[in-house]
Order: sequence, then structure tokens, then C-alpha cells
Amino acid sequence: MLGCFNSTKQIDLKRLIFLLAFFSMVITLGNSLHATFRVQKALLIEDTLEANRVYATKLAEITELFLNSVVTQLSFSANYIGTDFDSRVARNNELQRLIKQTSSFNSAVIVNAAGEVLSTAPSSLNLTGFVVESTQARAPLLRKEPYISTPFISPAGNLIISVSHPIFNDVGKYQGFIAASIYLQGDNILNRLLGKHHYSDGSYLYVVDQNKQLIYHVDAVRVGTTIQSNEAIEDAISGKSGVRVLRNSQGIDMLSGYASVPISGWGVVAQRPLKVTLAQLNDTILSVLKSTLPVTILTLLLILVFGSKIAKPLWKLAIGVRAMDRYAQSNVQKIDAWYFEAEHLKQAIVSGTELVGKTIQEYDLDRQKDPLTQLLNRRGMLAKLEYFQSIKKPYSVIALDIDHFKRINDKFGHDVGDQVIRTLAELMLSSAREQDVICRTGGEEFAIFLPNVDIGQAVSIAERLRVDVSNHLFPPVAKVNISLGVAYSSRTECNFHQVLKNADKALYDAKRGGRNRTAVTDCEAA
Ligand SMILES: Nc1nc2c(ncn2[C@@H]2O[C@H](COP(=O)(O)OP(=O)(O)OP(=O)(O)O)[C@@H](O)[C@H]2O)c(=O)[nH]1
Repeated sequence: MLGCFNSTKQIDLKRLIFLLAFFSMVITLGNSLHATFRVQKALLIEDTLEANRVYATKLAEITELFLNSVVTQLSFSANYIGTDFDSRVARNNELQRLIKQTSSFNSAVIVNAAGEVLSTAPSSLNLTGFVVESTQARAPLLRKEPYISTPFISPAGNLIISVSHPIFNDVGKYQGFIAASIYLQGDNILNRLLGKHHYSDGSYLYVVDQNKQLIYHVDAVRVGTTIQSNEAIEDAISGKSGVRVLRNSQGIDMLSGYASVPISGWGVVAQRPLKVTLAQLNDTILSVLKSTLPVTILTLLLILVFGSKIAKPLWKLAIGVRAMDRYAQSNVQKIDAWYFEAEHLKQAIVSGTELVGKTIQEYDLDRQKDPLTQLLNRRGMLAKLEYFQSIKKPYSVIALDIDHFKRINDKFGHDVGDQVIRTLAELMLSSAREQDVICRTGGEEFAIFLPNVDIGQAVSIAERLRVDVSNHLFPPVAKVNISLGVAYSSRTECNFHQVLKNADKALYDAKRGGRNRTAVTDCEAA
């Protein structure tokens, strides 16, 4: 049925609704994913920076505690040795205890005020009698106070930091110092402390001294190298803690948290690559998309079904209006216009169709009427005759014509002629029965159809009319006469055109016979 419509390039309502829904869903989904992405990204960055700051602060505090405890241990040893500085056994025993009792140090030495190494632990260091010369190694002699060195290469060839404490005897005379070393590239407690907390999610940690030299790094090879142009390090070694998004020496964007170790002026930096952090976000967005996709597809299917339900009554209404035949109205009435606009459209179509039908009917009736007399014209008459023919009833026909009507027109004018025609029509109507049909078949010619009236009765009716007309006063014409021809058919098969023709023939006879009279022709006789 729908195929009767020419396919055009215009989109139909069902597709329109679907596309509208589809695009609004795509835009809404895209927008919410974008918003989620932005919010989550900001949150992730913020959380990671904060986690790294907390982590760096925690490790800085642990390192601070460790260095403090190291200084305390050395202080204890220095006090102990100060009372018996000249005893080699006492010195060696104390150094052995220091190394073995804690795993804080890799080695320890006692140096006298002249810079000569008096004792070492382990003894395998083979440094006894060695006079320290390097600036780093001699720094404690000059400072005469607890001191944590910057990294340097020890006489034994290891990259170390040294923690030293001055030794004074009972009377407060400076004897030298005790120094313990931590091998930065070897196994030691500092290394284990920092390495132990290392995350396995791409995060890593490093520690620099006040000269930006790496003291600890997850990649041990880098220990001892110096890092330049790093704002997190600059901040940390100047005693600040905080967060920064920065690019590292390998050109990787990092989310860094940092803190300082006040006792040594070191900086601790914990960081995680931005890319690794955001990879997590892509997974989140993907899982959001996956979880919303089934509902989205289901919604679109529902919209497709609903769209066709919305479009269906409109299609049917359009088809109904297109047909515009006598069944159209009842077909339209049957359409299930289930929503407000469709129901209104349906009602509008029904009343519009009714109005059009009525107008056409009125127009048809007008076309069948003579405007001057309001009698049926020739078209109306033929329609009526078809009806008479179809019901197969006998009937008589009277054809009549005003005598010498041309003279009336000529003498009194056309308007008077019209008035005579109107008055004659009224006279005919006043004497007619309800079932009789009176028509104006021409200018001053008329026909009267008399159902169930035989020829005798028809002649009487014609005569009575003729007499009535001749007795009637038509001002200003005064008297008007008419001539009449009567025909009849009792035989249903007698064609009504033939009956009419017979009546006309009788009228012609009446005219020829001198006018103002009635003549008869029988259908069977014709
Ligand atoms: N006023 C008026 N005159 C009409 C109308 N229709 C036709 N006529 C005139 O009627 C006249 C008919 O003239 P004719 O056909 O010669 O017939 P007649 O004068 O009646 O003569 P007979 O029929 O032979 O008696 C013509 O002059 C037409 O112009 C009309 O509607 N109004």
C-alpha cells in the first residue's frame, strides 16, 4: 500500500526521529565521556601529585630519622673512644661493634687530628697509616662537628657519603674524628629504606644532595650523576616540599612530589610518568563506554520501534487523503491515531473530507438547477430520468412551450419575459404532486415527469395546466398561452430518451395544430 507513493529524496518521519535520537545520543554520550575524561584526568593528576608529595615527604622524614640515628650512634662511639683514644684495641673493638651491630654503614674509620687513619673496619680496607688528603675527607678535621659529606670517591675507590663525628678526650681536647661511610652504589640501610617503598606502577624515587648529585636512584647506574634544570630538585634542596608537573632528563612528562631532608640538605623526589597515569584513564573511559553501549543500542532500537509507531498513523492518514474516494472517510475513521497531533489531524481530515463532499454535492446540485426558476435544468432532468428508468416504473412526460414567447420579449422586454417564465414555473409547481419532477429544458420550454400516471391522467393534468395558464394574469403581458405534448410508457424497456422525444413530437404537433392545446404521442405507437 505504501508503495503507491512516489519515492522522493525527502527523508521520512521514522528515519528523522531515529536520526534525531541517534545524533542527540551520540552528542550526549560524547559530551559526558568528554566531561568524565576531563574531570577524571584532573582528579588523577591531582591525586598522583598529592600521593607523590606524601610519599616523598614520608621518605624524607625516614631519611632524616636515619641520619639523626647515625649521628647519635657516632656520637656514642666518639664519646666512648675519646676516653681511650690511644688504645688500638679499644678503637678497633668500637669500630667492629659499630659496623656489625647495625647495618647502617659499609665501613668506618678513626682518623687522628693530623689526618692519619688510625683504625678501620673492616680491617680489609687496608687504610691504616693512610693520611687523608681530599677536601671531602679532610672536611671533618676543619669543622670539628658532626658532618654529613657530599658524595665522593673514597680512598678505597667507592662512591660514598661519610657521616663523621669529632672525638674529644676527657678534658675536651680534639683527638680527631670517627667517620662511617655509606656506599651509595652498594647494599646499605639507606638504600634498602628508599628502595623498599618503591611502587610497581611506574612510580620511582630519587634522592639528591645539596649539589643536585644523585645519592639514590632506582636505576643504580645513575647514582653519582648530577641533575640540572629540574624545578622539583631546586625547590627540594632549598628546603621546600610540594608538587610539580615537569619534563625529566629523558623528555618524559612527570608528575612529581618532593620534600627536603633538613639535616643533610638533601631533596627527595617521587614521581610517576604522566602517560602511565593517564593510561588508567583511557581504560576507565573504555569501560564506561562498554557499560553504556548496550543501553544505548537498546534505546535506539526502542526509538526505531516508537518512531515507526508515530509515523504509522500519519502514513495511513496521508494514504486515506490521497484516495479521496467515497470509502476514504470511513477508512480514515478506522485509523488508530493514538497520539494527540495524529488524532487532531485525523479529525481535521474527516471534517475536511465531509466539507469537500458537501461542497461537491452542492456544486453538483447547482449544476443541475436552472438559476432563473430553481427548477431542474436539462442535466438535472437527465439524472432524474436515469433514476426513473432504474426503478422501472411507468410514467408520463409532458413537454410544454410558451406560445409566441419571442413576441413577449420583443414587446415587453427580456426582464418581463423572465418574469413570465418564473410565474409559469410557480404555476406548474403549485399544481404538481411531490413525486412529480418539473424541469426547464430550454429557453421557454419545460418538461413534467409524472410517475405512475397513465396517458389519460397525463392528458387531463396537461389540459388543466394549460387552462390554468391561459386564465392566469401575467402583468403587464396579460394573457399567456402554452402548448403541451404528452407521452407515456408502460413498458419499462421503452428508453426514456424515446419517451422524451415522443413528448417533444406531440408538442410539435400541438404547435402545428394552432397552439394553446395539448397533443399526445404514445411510446408504443411511436
Ligand atoms: N426573456 C427570456 N427570453 C428567452 C429566454 N430563453 C429564450 N428566450 C427567448 O424565447 C424566444 C423563443 O422564440 P421562438 O423559438 O421563436 O419561439 P416562440 O416565439 O415562442 O414561438 P413558438 O414557440 O413557435 O410559439 C426567443 O426570442 C428567445 O430569445 C429567457 O431565459 N428569457
